[in-house]
Amino acid sequence: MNLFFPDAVLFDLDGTLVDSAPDLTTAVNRCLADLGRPAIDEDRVRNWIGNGARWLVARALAGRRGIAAEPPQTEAALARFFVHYRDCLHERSVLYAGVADGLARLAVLDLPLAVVTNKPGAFTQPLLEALGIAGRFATLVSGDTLGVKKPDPAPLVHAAEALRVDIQRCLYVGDSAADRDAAHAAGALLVRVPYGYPGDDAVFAEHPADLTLTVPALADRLAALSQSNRMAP
Ligand SMILES: O=C(O)COP(=O)(O)O
Ligand SMILES: [Mg+2]
Repeated sequence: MNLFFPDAVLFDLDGTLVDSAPDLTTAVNRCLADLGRPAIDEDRVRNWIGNGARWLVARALAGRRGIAAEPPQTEAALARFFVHYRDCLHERSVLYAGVADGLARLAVLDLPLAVVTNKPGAFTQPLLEALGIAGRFATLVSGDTLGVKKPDPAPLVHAAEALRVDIQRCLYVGDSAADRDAAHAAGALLVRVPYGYPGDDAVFAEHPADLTLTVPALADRLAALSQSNRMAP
């Protein structure tokens, strides 16, 4: 798939900009401990991130990713999860390698940037601030900003409207099938990062992403495109 110089770049958060799995695991395990349940390994929790806090908690209660219906204790567990995640939000979460540098180089290209995440809004801005990148984004759309979240395309369309750009002229950088489905339903191009959370690896093995690039590699590619656009007659 050919990369074009976009009007804006939108980013997923967990698994794309930030490796938040260590702190999400702490919060999940404190929540399970409150319910008298045994702790779960971080490697398993990594597979369950990407569809928002409610799905993460429901999967933790069920002990698996694929669930037909929410376990009965989900509502109460979610309230405990929120309390605990607020306490440990940025204890061990880190930016993926090259993200700060890649965002800085995209900003030099005058590209408006936004975050579109399924993470609840109470956590999005504080986490980005703690990691020193909140100022890079003109707009943040979280899992509870609208009545729907990814894979619904509405959060991506909402971000593009806030930036006053056409979503079909945007790139969406993400790590999950929800990101890919939301991007494609909205008419945006999906750039998948080559790391991220492994829950949808099998889906991408069958239907590869449009492009796979790290954030700094994307910045390099867009800088080169901007240069050649300037040189074009
Ligand atoms: O499941 C989550 O809360 C994380 O969501 P994100 O990958 O859309 O940032
Ligand atoms: Mg993600």
